[in-house]
Amino acid sequence: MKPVKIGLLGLGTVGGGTVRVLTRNRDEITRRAGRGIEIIAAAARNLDSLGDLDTTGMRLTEDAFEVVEDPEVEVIVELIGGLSPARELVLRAIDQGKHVVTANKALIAHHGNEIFQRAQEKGVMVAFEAAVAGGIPIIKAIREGLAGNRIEWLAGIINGTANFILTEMRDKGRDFNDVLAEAQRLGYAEADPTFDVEGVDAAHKLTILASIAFGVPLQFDRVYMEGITGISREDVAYASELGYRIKHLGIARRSPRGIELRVHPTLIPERRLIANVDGVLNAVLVWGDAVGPTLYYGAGAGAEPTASAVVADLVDVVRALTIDPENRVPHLAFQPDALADTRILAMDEVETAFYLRLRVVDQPGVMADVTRILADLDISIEAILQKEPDEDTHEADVILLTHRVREGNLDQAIGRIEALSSVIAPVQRIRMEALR
Ligand SMILES: NC(=O)c1ccc[n+]([C@@H]2O[C@H](COP(=O)([O-])OP(=O)(O)OC[C@H]3O[C@@H](n4cnc5c(N)ncnc54)[C@H](O)[C@@H]3O)[C@@H](O)[C@H]2O)c1
Ligand SMILES: N[C@@H](CCO)C(=O)O
Ligand code: NA
Repeated sequence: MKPVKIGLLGLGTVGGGTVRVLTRNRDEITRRAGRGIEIIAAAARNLDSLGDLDTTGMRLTEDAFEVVEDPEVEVIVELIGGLSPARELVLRAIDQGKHVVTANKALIAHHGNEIFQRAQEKGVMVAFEAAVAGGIPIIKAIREGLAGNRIEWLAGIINGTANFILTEMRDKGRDFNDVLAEAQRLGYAEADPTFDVEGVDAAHKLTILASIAFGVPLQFDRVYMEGITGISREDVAYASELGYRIKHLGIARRSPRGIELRVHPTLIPERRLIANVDGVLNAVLVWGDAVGPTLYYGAGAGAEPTASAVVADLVDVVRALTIDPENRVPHLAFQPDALADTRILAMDEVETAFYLRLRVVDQPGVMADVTRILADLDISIEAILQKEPDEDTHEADVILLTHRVREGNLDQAIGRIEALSSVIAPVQRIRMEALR
């Protein structure tokens, strides 16, 4: 049979990786897919800086719409990133009956509901395995492998750049900005790296994971988002002293009250497997009622790991070309007319334990005041770590670990603690999860 003809948008980190993997593994990929996969056209803004990338056999252009409009192209692979023109390109491709593979989590998180509806109407596939946790086949695992389960919660290290920074800060005491610059050089970071360090990228991915896990529409604007910029080396060290690691996690959990959607730094017990996932690696822990806990681990970013997922999607698309569109795996795992309108909880309704770091002037009565405020709001203390005061300033750090508390109550307690004259800086708070 004739090879399937691909149009590739973007020849950067992931686009370049995709070209290399498709070329190097051509024979095995063809044996798996049943047909060859051939890139016949590609677009990039920087055609004269493609380095040693072998683009033999591809019509090259700087106009991505030209590739989408190319009548010979059957499948579009979108690897340019961002919302526009990616949205317009993808919708245009769908309108022409072309299947789409994308690594663009921002696009799916923001416009996925619209894109999948249009794809459904046109009977085409939009595959997005590379959008979440790079090379880890997490979309496939949840959507297909766990289809028998009621998924109760999932928690993942889903931003490689943030995990790389936290790991280097802990192991080598390195400076935040130095490590971020290295992550950018290595091709891990987003075009706008604030997306990595402020939690936006993780929130995009969590939006997608929650939809396919719980069968709800994509709701990026309901995700609570906090990045790693507020985490100091002291916090990382104190957490270690207490037997915890700080990881930037995306957490989606359902309870009878609704669904929690949140990304933030989290203290987790250091003996958990996921606490030991370091560097640019990602891991996602998924808890299904039948299977129990399952853990998926691997490279979350980088050229070839991400290309691994892009090519797997291409193989899926090629294999499914002959399947009646009604019988293909649904984009969001659940049938499109069977998505639920489950409530997403506001953050002050969410319950977690907390790590609190207080900067205090060492004088009698401070701890009594703090513990009274916590007790008044029904917040019980699990552990206290009091550091030696500085000899000159008499200032000291006090670390408190609380039991689980409703976030709204904790906010009130922090307000009152910060009003004490002996507490001389804003209280640092980091949520804690047992992940059991
Ligand atoms: N880098 C990773 O590790 C990684 C991992 C998973 C997902 N992703 C996602 O993959 C996508 C691509 O990321 P990347 O790291 O390869 O980016 P990149 O910046 O390395 O490459 C982007 C490519 O798209 C081209 N491009 C941009 N705008 C264009 C336009 N309007 N018309 C034509 N070409 C255009 C650029 O010239 C470049 O070739 C993004 O959505 C990103 O979030 C990246
Ligand atoms: N910037 C992303 C790329 C993978 O999606 C990360 O660091 O995880
Ligand atoms: Na993936």
